[in-house]
Amino acid sequence: MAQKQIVAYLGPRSSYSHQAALDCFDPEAFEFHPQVTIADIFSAVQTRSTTYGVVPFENSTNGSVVFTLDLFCDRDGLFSDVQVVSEAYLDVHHCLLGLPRPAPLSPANVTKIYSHPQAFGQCEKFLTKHLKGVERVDVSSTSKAAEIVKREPGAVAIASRIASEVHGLDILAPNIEDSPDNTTRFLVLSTGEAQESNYDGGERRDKTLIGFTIDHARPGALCDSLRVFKDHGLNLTSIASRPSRVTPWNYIFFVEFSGHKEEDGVKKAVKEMADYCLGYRVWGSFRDRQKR
Ligand SMILES: O=C(O)C(=O)Cc1ccccc1
Repeated sequence: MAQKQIVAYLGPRSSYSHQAALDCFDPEAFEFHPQVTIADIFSAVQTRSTTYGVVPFENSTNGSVVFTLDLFCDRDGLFSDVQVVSEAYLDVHHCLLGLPRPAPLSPANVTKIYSHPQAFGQCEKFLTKHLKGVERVDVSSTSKAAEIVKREPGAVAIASRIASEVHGLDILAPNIEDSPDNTTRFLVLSTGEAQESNYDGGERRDKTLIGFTIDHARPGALCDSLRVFKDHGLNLTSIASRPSRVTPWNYIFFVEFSGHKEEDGVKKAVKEMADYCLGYRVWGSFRDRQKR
């Protein structure tokens, strides 16, 4: 039997990234390898120790996953071959997990709350109402939080229902997310050579992710670079920025727009945009899977 290809995700098992990876890849045909950090996923893709990597990119309630954006900044040029080849949307319903304790839940019977920083940001209302003042501890993933809480009886974790089953924890409170339509968007990474062109020239909707820097001293530099998309009839679907970490208050911008990098209009727009940028990188094109 042919060797299975590998998909790297933010582990341990039962994280939301794991669930997104299982939604994207058939377990019969792929092996799923947990990683400790999102940086490890980028490295594993770059070094070809995995064919694919699944990373959280943004959340409908809490916005950009800044750890991931910082890796896309690639300030040290470590991920030159990494490309985005696909996207996936996951409905995220958080639960408060822990070992059994007498009800009601209150700061008197919870010593600490462990979770991924994104999850804290998605459950502010519940935490303020029921667990105000309880110490919060950021850990690498929600499933890591569940793993820790299994050994720390007073503590609780914000994680998924699946994590409660995998780690043998009680659900102390279900659906604690601020917004019932809480959704996280994941990107699938791979290297160019692992992926045949995913452009079929058909009527399907594609999106492209581009990162770029501009001359901050020139008035209108950002406006000029973005106007190119308007001029070519390419709709912008997201915009984000991170500090350049070269000069304070200078930024690396990320824009996603409708269209595939192999389309003529997109090629022209990117070429024109280059005139207004100090540097840019096209991270890849992929089918737009947003539910409308
Ligand atoms: O921590 C996880 O389980 C992740 O995969 C990152 C994350 C955290 C919160 C919502 C969605 C993804």
